[in-house]
Amino acid sequence: MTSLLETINDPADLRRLPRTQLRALADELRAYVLDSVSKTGGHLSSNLGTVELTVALHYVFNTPYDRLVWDVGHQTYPHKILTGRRERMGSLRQLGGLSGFPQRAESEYDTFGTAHSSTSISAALGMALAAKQKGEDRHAVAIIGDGAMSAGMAFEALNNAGVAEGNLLVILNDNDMSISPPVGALNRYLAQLMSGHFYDAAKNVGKQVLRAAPPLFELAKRLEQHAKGMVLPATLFEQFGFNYIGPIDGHDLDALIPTLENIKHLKGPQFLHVVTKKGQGYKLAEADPVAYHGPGKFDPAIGLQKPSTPARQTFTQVFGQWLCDMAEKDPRLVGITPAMREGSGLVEFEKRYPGRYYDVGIAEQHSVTFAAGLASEGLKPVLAIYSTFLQRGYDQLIHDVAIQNLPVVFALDRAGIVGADGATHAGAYDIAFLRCIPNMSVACPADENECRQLLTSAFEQDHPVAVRYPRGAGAGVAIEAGLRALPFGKGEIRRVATGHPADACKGIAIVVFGTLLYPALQAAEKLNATVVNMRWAKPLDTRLLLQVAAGHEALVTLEDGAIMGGAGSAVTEALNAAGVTKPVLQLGLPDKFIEHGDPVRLMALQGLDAAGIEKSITNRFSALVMTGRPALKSVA
Ligand SMILES: Cc1ncc(C[n+]2csc(CCOP(=O)(O)OP(=O)(O)O)c2C)c(N)n1
Ligand SMILES: CC(=O)[C@@H](O)[C@H](O)COP(=O)(O)O
Ligand SMILES: [Mg+2]
Repeated sequence: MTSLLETINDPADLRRLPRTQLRALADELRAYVLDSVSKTGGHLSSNLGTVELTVALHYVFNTPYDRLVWDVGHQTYPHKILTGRRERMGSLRQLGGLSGFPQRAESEYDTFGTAHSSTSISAALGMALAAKQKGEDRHAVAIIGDGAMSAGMAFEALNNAGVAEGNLLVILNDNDMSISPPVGALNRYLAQLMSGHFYDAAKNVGKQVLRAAPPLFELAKRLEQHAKGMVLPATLFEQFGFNYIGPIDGHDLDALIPTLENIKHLKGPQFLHVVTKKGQGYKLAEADPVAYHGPGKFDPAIGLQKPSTPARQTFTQVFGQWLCDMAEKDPRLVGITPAMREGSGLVEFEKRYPGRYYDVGIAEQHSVTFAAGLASEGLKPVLAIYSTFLQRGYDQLIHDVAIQNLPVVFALDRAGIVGADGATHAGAYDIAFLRCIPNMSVACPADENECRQLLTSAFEQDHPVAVRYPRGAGAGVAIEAGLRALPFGKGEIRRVATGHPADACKGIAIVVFGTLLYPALQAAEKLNATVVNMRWAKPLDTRLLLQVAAGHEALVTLEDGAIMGGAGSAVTEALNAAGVTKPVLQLGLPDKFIEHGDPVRLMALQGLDAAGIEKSITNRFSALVMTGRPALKSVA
């Protein structure tokens, strides 16, 4: 028998359904999301929480003519399923498959690409005012979570939108969760506003707009439940210029649909506050929305299981352990995360050092300057932040940290290709955008042990240092227990090409920055090349570099970051400054965005696995590689 969901190939099909069938459709949709994500992995608890909201939005609004902009966009699997991509969900976040976030190139219903949080209101306002300017009667709807609401950019947009005349609706999807529990002074402010004035206001607003509303005592119960949540007070939004409506039950189609129908006919900026549950409808995710925020594959019948064989330590775990060990040694250490406690490995640190742990919410700009403030008073802040999310705090890094030369350690997780999350989350640019800043240093550990050692090296400095390391596990080397630092700014020769007289200027040297050291060593065995583990993109170990350049006919630079402006560029700049002319082949990430997929496969496709490195070097320096004679192929 054909399921109801199988009859929906686009929202027009949905809008043809009688309203009485929407509950059954939502139930099927939720089951489909759970089944699909359990097979592919991906974001789960946020998607389970937006099933009814998604059905109601596509039912009430004339999508894609009316625009939906999903903040972060990790919660758009129901949206993708209802907009013609149901059959492709099996390809989620795989090479050539569906993105885990909305992408304009993927569907006309994905009106704006998201993934970094808190952009939706700005984008939707742009769409609303464009429609106004073009004389189009079009709605623009931003759906933003309570976590995403904590970012300054969201308030910048609210501040602007509240006085704009466009057909803009902002929907706050308040499930009282970020990835981890939400943080911020707003919660305290909300608690104060939950009684008295706000409660009365909410009650009155409820009567005005809602027809089929949950009984008011249910509303009161929810308001009490969310005293600590992110139920932002109507007064705040009205002061911004919005007509605030809610909070309403975001799982009740009989509340959602009449409310949205009403709002469609209202003029001026509208703000609808819906209350949902992260993980709704799947008990294990309801009980632990953090664990089910972004799970791998699992059996829904039994839920997430601990891996039978202990997996190799990840760089994140190495960082988390180092942070605790260094905190024990140095009371000045404080740990900061912008809403990524689990992802950055600070769970244990928070337990052991709650007074020195700061989760500032999704507020990367603030996290950088906050760290600078701590450092200006003699503390030693370690800011754990994904490379890609540091992009949000770039001006603060220059203006508040580097110019004042404050000793902040930037622990940059997810450096390089991340894989499933795709181009928006790649940590591809940090070497390029950091090494050009005076006072900044950039360490590139080759493995987990060097990561621990270089974190200590960074922590010992009296100026800002970034230590970059990739998502997942490394080479699996033994990790020493102590807190020994590696020499600041110094690299090492890891392999010497054999068969050449020591003083001969022969063969190729591969100059590596970071974890590509290991595939480089593999390639070097085949090429009989020298391998240099530089460890630092800045300061460059120029002495070592010039020594190696003098001893070889050609150099290859290798990094898991953008070639343009990256570490390889630092090498060519240094050779040029020293008046050394040698052919240099720069290997790294090309000048294009690399889509989602398995990270190992993506790196191979970029020629950054051992075979690819060997091939690139052979193609460029064939004569050198084949015979070792000094004849150099003319360097194009
Ligand atoms: C700028 C930025 N920082 C951090 C993240 C990581 N991140 C993804 S989802 C999320 C929590 C979002 O919470 P909320 O908006 O409430 O959505 P929910 O998951 O509760 O549906 C975070 C911190 C991000 N995507 N973008
Ligand atoms: C949606 C979002 O931005 C985060 O959930 C991100 O996907 C986490 O990435 P990791 O899985 O690498 O921690
Ligand atoms: Mg939330």
